[in-house]
Amino acid sequence: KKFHLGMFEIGKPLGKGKFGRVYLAKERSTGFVCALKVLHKSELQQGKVEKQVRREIEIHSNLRHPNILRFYGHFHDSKRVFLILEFAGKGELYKHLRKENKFPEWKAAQYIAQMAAALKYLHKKHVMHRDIKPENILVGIHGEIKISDFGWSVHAPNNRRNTMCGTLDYLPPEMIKPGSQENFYNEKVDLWSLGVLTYEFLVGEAPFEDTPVMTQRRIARGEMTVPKFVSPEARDLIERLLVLDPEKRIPLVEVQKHPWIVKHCIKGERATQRSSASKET
Ligand SMILES: COc1cccc(-c2nc(Nc3cc(C)[nH]n3)cc3ccccc23)c1
Repeated sequence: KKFHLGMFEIGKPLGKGKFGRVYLAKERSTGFVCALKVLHKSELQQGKVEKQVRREIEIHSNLRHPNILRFYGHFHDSKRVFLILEFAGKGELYKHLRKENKFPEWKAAQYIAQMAAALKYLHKKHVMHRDIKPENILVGIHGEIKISDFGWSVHAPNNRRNTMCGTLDYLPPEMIKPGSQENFYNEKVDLWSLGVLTYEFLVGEAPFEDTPVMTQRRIARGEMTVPKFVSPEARDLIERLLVLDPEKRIPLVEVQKHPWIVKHCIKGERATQRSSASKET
């Protein structure tokens, strides 16, 4: 299907990302509402990120999962590249997190369960996201979360260094530690970031947050303390994800069965238990 700008009625600007602006848009013939991300080719050239955008398009256009923002297509004109994306009605997760300071355990557990499902889907396709953080997660109209930025995703394993920019908080030790291993990492990097995300949802700040130098050192040594107000089950999951050795991190299928997740997330099962109970009475 060929898309072009004339097909869309451009609505209000939703906000500005690092390399582009996002607008609410409606496809004229169907009335379908979506989000249009506009990237300026000149900015992409200056930022030396054209290759990254091409890879983001290639990877994101093949993904279909309820907790991954849908990518419907793209087109470009002489000056701009347009990405046609799913519209998530409740906007950026990190804005909600900053407003609420931290999430109650039931909400954090439901979000982490959704993230684990999305990451399991990505890893099955040998895609590692590598940039899991609240800023890259959007919230749908029913409160479901959607991973929204694939700018740093690649096919695993990756044995090339990438100059990272932005916060170091979410980087796993194997991506920042000097020495032979630094070039070989795999999708288990997303397990570490899931641990950082769990901690930040429950505590309101990242576990290794500090000055850049200290953050790197604390990550490399796995130095973090979980505050006492965090439940023992949540602490257990965080400690099983924030493990220096990538091979020893709890796998996603175990995350989904973890007591902290089961306790807050299998409402479906309890509901079916209730409904079957009512049938008995
Ligand atoms: C920097 O603030 C930004 C930047 C980009 C988008 C938003 C934003 N986005 C969406 N939904 C989206 C965005 C995409 C790509 N799909 N669905 C909804 C919002 C609602 C209120 C405020 C802001 C919103 C903010």
